[in-house]
Amino acid sequence: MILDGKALSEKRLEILKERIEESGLHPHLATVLVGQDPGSQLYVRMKHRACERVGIGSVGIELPETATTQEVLSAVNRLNNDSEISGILVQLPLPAQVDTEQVISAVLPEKDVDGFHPLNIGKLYTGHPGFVPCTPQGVMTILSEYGIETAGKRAVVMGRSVDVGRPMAALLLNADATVTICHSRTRDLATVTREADILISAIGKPRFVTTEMVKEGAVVIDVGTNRDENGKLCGDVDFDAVKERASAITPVPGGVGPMTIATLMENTFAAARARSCGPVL
Ligand SMILES: Nc1nc(=O)c2c([nH]1)NC[C@@H]1CN(c3ccc(C(=O)N[C@@H](CCC(=O)O)C(=O)O)cc3)C=[N+]21
Repeated sequence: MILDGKALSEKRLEILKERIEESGLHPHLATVLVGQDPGSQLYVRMKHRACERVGIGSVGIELPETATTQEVLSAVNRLNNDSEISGILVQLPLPAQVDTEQVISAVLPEKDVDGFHPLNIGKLYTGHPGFVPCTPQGVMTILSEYGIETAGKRAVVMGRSVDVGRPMAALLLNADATVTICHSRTRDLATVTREADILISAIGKPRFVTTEMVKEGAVVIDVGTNRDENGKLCGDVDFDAVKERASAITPVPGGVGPMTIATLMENTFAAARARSCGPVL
């Protein structure tokens, strides 16, 4: 079975659009983009387009490649203090001279729709409600919408990044899976990954995950967004081969990526609701 993240994201955006309309609220998302990286510009444009679709207002702050930490911080502070703004997303990566940790920590936790603020990370790890990073939350939505059980299952997460691998493992643990995290120093990787009922790859290496690394009938979720030798978008998983062995698999494009953006929209609406009527998460 192909897990169609694109179709699922369309469905959820439609539902969200109606719920926003009914709410009478006017959620707004602010994005902060530093520099001119074409990839980052594209992602930010996609986020603004999604806002438009569902009836979320959007504001795009752009700062030059040479911006200092102080300049980024003052942009974030202005957005924190702007009562029109429900959610703030600082597009990552930031240029090297900017202190990313300091910038992320400056975003008000209740506007942190990316779920990257240390308070929200702490809440996720302790199993308390808060904003959850959009990509791993999007993966959980795919699993639940397709009726894929996690309780008692062996889940193996490949990759330990702060924005995907680590929160992915925390969410699976909160959903009662038995979770293993693998990384570049893991020994005998294939032996570990072959244990997985649910295998999640978030490593950023084109077609790294081959059939020998996958148990027959496993659910395979590909979070990779890589460019191959021909500049074509591809995942971490050798899709054509692995799809024959997996019971379910996400494609790239059209899998996890669109769900990331749909989740960002859902988080922004949740932020607006929380502001208007107390905590809703
Ligand atoms: N603060 C912050 N928050 C993020 O959520 C964030 C970020 N920074 N930096 C970059 C990564 C990457 N990311 C993606 C979003 C959508 C697709 C997506 O929709 N991909 C489409 C294809 C898009 C294309 O054609 O390139 C797909 O997989 O079908 C992919 C990747 C969010 N990120």
